[in-house]
Amino acid sequence: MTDSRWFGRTLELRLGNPGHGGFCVARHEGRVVFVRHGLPGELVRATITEDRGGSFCRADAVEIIEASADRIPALCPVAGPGGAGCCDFSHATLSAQRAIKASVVAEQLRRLAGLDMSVDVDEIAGTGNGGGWRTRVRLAVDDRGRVGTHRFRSSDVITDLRCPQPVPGAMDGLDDQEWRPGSDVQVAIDSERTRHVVELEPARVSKTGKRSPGRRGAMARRAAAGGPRAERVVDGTGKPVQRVGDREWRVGATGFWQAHRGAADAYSQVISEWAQASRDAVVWDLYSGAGVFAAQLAEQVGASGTVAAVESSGAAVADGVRALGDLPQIDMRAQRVERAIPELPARPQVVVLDPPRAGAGREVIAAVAHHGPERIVHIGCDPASFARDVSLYQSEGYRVEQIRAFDAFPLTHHVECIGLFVR
Ligand SMILES: C[S@@+](CC[C@H](N)C(=O)[O-])C[C@H]1O[C@@H](n2cnc3c(N)ncnc32)[C@H](O)[C@@H]1O
Repeated sequence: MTDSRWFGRTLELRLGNPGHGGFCVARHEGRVVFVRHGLPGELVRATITEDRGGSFCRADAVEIIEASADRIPALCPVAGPGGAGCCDFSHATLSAQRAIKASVVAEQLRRLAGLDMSVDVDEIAGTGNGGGWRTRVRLAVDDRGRVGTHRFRSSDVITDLRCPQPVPGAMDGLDDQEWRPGSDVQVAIDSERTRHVVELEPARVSKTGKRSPGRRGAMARRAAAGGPRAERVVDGTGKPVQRVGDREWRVGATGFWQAHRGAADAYSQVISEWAQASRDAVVWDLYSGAGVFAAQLAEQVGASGTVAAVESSGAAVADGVRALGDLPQIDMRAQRVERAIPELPARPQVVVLDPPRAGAGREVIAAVAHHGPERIVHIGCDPASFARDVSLYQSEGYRVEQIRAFDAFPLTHHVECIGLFVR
């Protein structure tokens, strides 16, 4: 019988392969243990942090008995047992982090898409030593009004802002401010250190356990469905400026922009190279944010082509419309992709999709494939949902032409994949 009372026990474990989500896999008495803060091959003592009695449990490495040659002193001062949730691998060299991510990407592609391929994880310009790349930060406020980050898999807030990920200046002075208990804080900053800091009203936990903002009636329903929460601008009169090529966007803390300061540029180059849209063609940019890829596609199709860009956030569309006013071939729609597809201009030659972490899913991919584009470029920041989407393209008759991966979230387990699919 499975012993479900391992919680709090400390075990000596030899760590095996990295798994998806920032763990190494170990085995003990017939069970799988997912261990954080170790590295493949290490012998560690690890304390069980979660045990629900199933075939696996979770643990944190608390002592390294035999260290990997890839181990370095952790960049994150609070990464480690019971520490913050964001830095999974700040104790590994950058090349080891990338090797771990490459192995996770290959494993997910094999398991979920039946593909046997290895994909290198490329550096993005501006990464430095692994810290100082993040231009957008999400923070939480505890019940005493102190700002910090969530403890791993917990709603507790660690009020230590020495996170190595943000670009310099992003966190300055935030712990001197007065915050509303339970609120969320979003920060955006640009290369000139123009900063925008917004406090979002506290989310309320309903009887069903769902978080919804502290509002009544229609406002609450809209917010519970993902609508806006009341915002207080704490810092910043102007929105940070983001540049790709010679174009610029002004995107505030609650708008969307790729988190790594070099990411929008890196992905735009891949999209330009892979899309190969003809002059006058119709193309779609789905989940378009403020239209950074739409701008690249517009250059390719020219003034008499059409770029249909679909994005559910009205604020992101407004940022895009302001930045792309000189490109009338771009039609930006504030709509959900699922609803927009039947109304988009027919016969797209190329479709670009950059969905949120959960991926595009069966319904959207089937609808895109139904329109028969010659080429599909798909971007995903979660290797498992990316691999599931790859499998859906294959079952719709597309084959994988190329896949690239980028180390867009150094120190964390996240990795961005881009695939080119052709019929
Ligand atoms: C990963 S971001 C990509 C943004 C953009 N491609 C970029 O690089 O700046 C995903 C975007 O999809 C939007 N989104 C999420 N669900 C959506 C849906 N169902 N329909 C349309 N847009 C959606 C989000 O608001 C977000 O801007």
